[in-house]
Amino acid sequence: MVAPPDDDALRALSLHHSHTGSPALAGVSLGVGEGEILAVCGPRGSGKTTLLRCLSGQTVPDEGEVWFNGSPVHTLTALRRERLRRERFGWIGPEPSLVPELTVWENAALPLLLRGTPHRQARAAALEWLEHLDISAHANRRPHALTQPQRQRTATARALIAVPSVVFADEPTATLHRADRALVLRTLLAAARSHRITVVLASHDPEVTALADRTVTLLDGRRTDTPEAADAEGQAECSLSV
Ligand SMILES: Nc1ncnc2c1ncn2[C@@H]1O[C@H](COP(=O)(O)OP(=O)(O)OP(=O)(O)O)[C@@H](O)[C@H]1O
Repeated sequence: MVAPPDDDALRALSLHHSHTGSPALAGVSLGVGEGEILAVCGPRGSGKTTLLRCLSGQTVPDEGEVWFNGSPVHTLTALRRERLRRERFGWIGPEPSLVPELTVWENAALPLLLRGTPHRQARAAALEWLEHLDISAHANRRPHALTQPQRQRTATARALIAVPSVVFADEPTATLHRADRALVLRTLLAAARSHRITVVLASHDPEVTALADRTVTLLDGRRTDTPEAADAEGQAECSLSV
């Protein structure tokens, strides 16, 4: 197997994937540069989540290749893919999935605690991110005592705390109102810019995708933009899809 001839942080080559016979991706190729903020837009069911899951190693595509920093992801064992996700990637989904038994700060600090960072240091880092997300006052509560937007802010802190190489954000603001949406996006994008974190941001909201450096558009599991016209066409089709 020969690595793709470029230095993209992430590269997908001709991804095909079906869910129990229903096609979700039908030949998607793309590259994401290091530190780039790439929006993936498209209407519901167009394959955005499946694409992010394939890129992040959560799903192995039926066909095609995924490369991260010049190394193949699609050929790794499940254990190695899980390790890659834990050590190099962050994930924010549309619904926050926090560990109910842990406090807010422990949830936020989980990536550091799992890699053996001393408790006190992990707590200090968590409090700093929770402060950015205006939720540090709730640090010692458990998730059930928070509102849904507060839980999503906690999940955002957890995705960023270990300064991953790539953050995958799948409709991260879909369930949030304007103020929470702005806070989550501002924190995510400011962290990405200042730490050179690559971001792959799936959304069908043109206000969200407009914040990215570049947009690719999916429809029925295929890219409908051309690489040359990705920015212009992507935005136009995003606007039509909402
Ligand atoms: N677990 C699954 N089982 C069966 N079909 C699935 C599953 N996940 C996705 N699909 C189907 O695959 C296609 C692509 O879904 P996907 O969730 O990737 O799209 P999406 O653009 O992220 O949509 P949404 O914005 O609604 O999440 C859709 O037709 C969807 O119904």
